[in-house]
Amino acid sequence: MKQNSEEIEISTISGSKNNAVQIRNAYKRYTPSAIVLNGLNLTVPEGTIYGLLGPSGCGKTTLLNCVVGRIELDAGSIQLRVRKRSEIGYMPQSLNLHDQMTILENFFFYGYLFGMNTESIQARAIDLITFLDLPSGHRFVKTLSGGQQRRVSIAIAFIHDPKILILDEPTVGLDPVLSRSIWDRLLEMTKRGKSIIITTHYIQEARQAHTIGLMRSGVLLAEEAPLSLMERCGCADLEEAFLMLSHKQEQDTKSMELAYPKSSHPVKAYYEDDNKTFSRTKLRGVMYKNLTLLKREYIFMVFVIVLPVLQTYLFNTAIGRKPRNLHLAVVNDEIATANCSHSAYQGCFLDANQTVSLSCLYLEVLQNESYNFIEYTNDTTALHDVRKNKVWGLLHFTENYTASLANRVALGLDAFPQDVSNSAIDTWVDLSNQYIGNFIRYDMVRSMVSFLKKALENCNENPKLGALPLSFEQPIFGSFDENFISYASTAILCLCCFFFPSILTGGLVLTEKLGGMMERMMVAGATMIEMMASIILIQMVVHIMQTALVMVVMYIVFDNPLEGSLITLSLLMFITGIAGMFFGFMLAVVNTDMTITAYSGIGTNIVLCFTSGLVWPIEAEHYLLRSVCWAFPLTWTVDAARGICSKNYSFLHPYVLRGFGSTIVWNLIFMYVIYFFMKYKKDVWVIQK
Ligand SMILES: Nc1ncnc2c1ncn2[C@@H]1O[C@H](COP(=O)(O)OP(=O)(O)OP(=O)(O)O)[C@@H](O)[C@H]1O
Repeated sequence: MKQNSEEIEISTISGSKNNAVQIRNAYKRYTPSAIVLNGLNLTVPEGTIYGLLGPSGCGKTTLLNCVVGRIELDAGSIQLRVRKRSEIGYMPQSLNLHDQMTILENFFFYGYLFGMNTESIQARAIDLITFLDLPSGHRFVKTLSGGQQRRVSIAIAFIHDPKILILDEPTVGLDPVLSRSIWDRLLEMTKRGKSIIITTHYIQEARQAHTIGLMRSGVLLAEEAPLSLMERCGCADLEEAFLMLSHKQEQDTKSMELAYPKSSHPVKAYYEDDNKTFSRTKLRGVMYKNLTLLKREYIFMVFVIVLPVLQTYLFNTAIGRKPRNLHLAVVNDEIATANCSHSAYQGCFLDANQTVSLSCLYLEVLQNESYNFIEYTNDTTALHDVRKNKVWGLLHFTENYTASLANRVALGLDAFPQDVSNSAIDTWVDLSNQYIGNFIRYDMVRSMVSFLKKALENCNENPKLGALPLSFEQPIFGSFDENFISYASTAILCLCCFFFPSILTGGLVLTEKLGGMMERMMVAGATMIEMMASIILIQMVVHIMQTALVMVVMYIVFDNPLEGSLITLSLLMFITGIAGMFFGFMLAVVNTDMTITAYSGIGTNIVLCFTSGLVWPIEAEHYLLRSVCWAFPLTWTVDAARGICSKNYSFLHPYVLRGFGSTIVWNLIFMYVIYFFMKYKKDVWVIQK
């Protein structure tokens, strides 16, 4: 048997007259050596039951998947006498049910997808529950036995009374009475012109079919009525006939040349409504399902709302504050620190015969910055304790500290070098912790300036003489009290707005993809646009709630700076959230593994955290990173948000426009990747067995 590319035929919708399904020269393989369909021909006359039989792994499910358009043929043609997906009823081998929903909710969901109204779904549900002997429609699918779940799956295929029914092993695990009644119902349906393809491992059961297709090694060994087949083979039952034909096929194939078409054009079963990207009825179905699931997952929803609030609260309480009650060692050769009282530094240190100990004044000023002093008698033991992490640093005052300082101030340029050296407080600070070390050094310098001012005031001298010859006027933006939280708060807000929608969307979509529900919905006719629209609509509500709460904590509870327009900021955060949703959706499309998706989602957000100026300013990044990090999703968004919050930039400020522009571009990039994968990656929603 030879097949070349000229013989390949694209499927059409108009099957031959009186044939419901007609498959010609079907070829399919998953790997070059594993050919599953090898030039198979199959014909299902209208108004009949077609029993597809064959050993496990012979390709029955693959063939049915090609018919319903789940996967593509490498070559051949599939002709169906239906135009729309809603005219097909499909029960997959793996049940692919929403088990967090009740039986009725599953019926409503698929009913809406097939364009039915509530009343007809209700009427059909009552009929199917009775016929399939199902428990109450209010039972959750997850609480049903395996056999009951299979019956729910059959009911979904029946719900819209389709023209063609495709049932992949519907009677596995069912008792004989129920199997019998299902076959009776199928036979009754054929009288109303319905056509049915059914696969089963129970060969005797298939005797009731009008036509039997015996499948083996990618082709049909026979396709005829059961009785005629047995008669032709001279066998008493179908099993014997199958064995006989298999044996004959083995002998024939030895002399047959295996010729798989060299250039293959993928062929997909065509349904007219595949070209229609959006339908309000189907959107209603998908919305119904998503809302039902969200309602059900209320603990998860509480978590979704509480987590960002908690995160923002913890951020504001844990980060950016000044360390307090740090221990410092003091070696004071001028006066025992225990004797330092207010009177020890009263009076003017420049007066002759003064008895002032200015070391006490300095220690008091520094103590106001919240330090605890531990007195030591010598530097050696104090430094030993610095090394042992008992104290963060050491201050050493010389014996005649005040007198030397007085000489240094009074004599100025003529001061003796010894006075210059004795008037300096020697300090050793543990700088291994950069944040704490810098706080200590900053406080020491700041306290020195205040201390000198006070000391000069006590002498009725101009206190400005003690200040640095540098004057900081009122800041243009921000305030002298600005701290790290004010700086990082906008970045945290942007990250929350991107991260939570991405995790939530990715998780929801991937769960449905891995459970096979996504595939079943697609086969039922739901399009990607409808599914994305539904998720985005629902997520938007969640996102708005999350962002509003985070903003309340950030700007009302903790009073972080928000100088600019709340509306502009909210709008920016809104599109950042949409970008997060598309990012999550993209991860779910690209990946087939929950762990990898979680890692890539969390990993990306950690990278964004480092590169968006949250932890450290972008201006300080390595020049190579700085030259590319502007292109990362949140860099310009954070910049714009910071401009709005701390500098009162308006919407039309170039920085803000740039932030909006970059966020919109990232939305488009994520959308394009989703589109690209769905268009060019085969079977994006099919989970490989
Ligand atoms: N996604 C896939 N990737 C690789 N091989 C696959 C894939 N799906 C199926 N196969 C292989 O294709 C062959 C046909 O599988 P298929 O599920 O169509 O058989 P089947 O006749 O329906 O089997 P069963 O009666 O056990 O359900 C098997 O060898 C199977 O391992």
